[in-house]
Amino acid sequence: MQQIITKAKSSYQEREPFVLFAKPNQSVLHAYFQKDAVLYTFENQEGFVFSAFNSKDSFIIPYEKSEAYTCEIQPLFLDAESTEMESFPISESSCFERLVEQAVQSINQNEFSKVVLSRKVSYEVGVDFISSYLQLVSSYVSAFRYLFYHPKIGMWMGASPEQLVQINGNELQTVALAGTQLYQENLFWEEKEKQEQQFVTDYIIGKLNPLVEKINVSLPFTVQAGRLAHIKTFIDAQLKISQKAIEAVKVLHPTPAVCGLPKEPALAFILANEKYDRKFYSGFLGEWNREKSNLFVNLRCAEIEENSIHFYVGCGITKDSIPEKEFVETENKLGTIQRIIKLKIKN
Ligand SMILES: C=C(O[C@@H]1C=C(C(=O)O)C=C[C@H]1O)C(=O)O
Repeated sequence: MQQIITKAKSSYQEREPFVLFAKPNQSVLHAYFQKDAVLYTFENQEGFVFSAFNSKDSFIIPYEKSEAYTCEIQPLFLDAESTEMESFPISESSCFERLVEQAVQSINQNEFSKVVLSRKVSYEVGVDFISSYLQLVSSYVSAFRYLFYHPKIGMWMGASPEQLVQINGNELQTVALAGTQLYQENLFWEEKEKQEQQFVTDYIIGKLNPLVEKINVSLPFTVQAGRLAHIKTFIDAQLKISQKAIEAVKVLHPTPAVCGLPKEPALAFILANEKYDRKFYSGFLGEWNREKSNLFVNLRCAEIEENSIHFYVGCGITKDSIPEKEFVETENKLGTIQRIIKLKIKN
């Protein structure tokens, strides 16, 4: 593990691309160190994909241009350099709440039935990315935990609770995830949350139907993601022989779990009103192979710069949304990623 960490630090200093990741519920750390600094566009070649929300910016660290390493994750392995923790101040709510109100008005005028609105929350601090990532890896074992760096993209880190798609030969598996509350025993889901999650399930089934032979859908159930709980449904299908796996990715992204329904007016609302570029937040990332691929939605993530950090969090808005409650939901999601951040020691 020390070797991978040392190599990640030197790659960052040398401005060379790399990715570290651990799959959900696995204790193996994977690393790819790209041998050049080219920004490769994703064109179905094998590698680690990193794709923006906007679908146009889709990049890859190709396996054939990289050195691969794996190691067992040592429990609570923390970097030797000590770090300082700070709690992040609560951010301003009125702007986001106004945006939610505006979205509810558009829903009431039948422009769309759901839109996922997000916030970008920035702080001027120097982040110790290695210690933060190690903390993230040991804190959120059930998530897809990654640290990505490319000199032409920047550094991103996250713990995603949401699979975009897993493809094994022609077997395809995806999930519909939505609804959020703080995790507790015997929790209860309101109609609004159940309906929101059902929207996502129905949309995914509709999109996949033309590409697959048969489709199996589980009953919705509660899953835990850090301190949060969501509603999840498993969707399994068999790709038709003639269908390429990449086509399934194209129809699935962005799902209504990160964009809205119907997709086009919801997307137009996001682009016109969020007032910042989501970049890679709510895009997708992960391993892409000819036979076996495993992609996740880039949620609970942060963009790390030399002396600042930007957190990105969102939530689904429907006709029954209450702006103050939606703001609290984004604060809870923010906590997931803020909690593991460690700062650089000031000299
Ligand atoms: C958009 C995010 O999360 C998504 C939205 C959810 C919701 O609206 O309840 C729940 C899980 C995710 O599908 C995020 O974490 O930023």
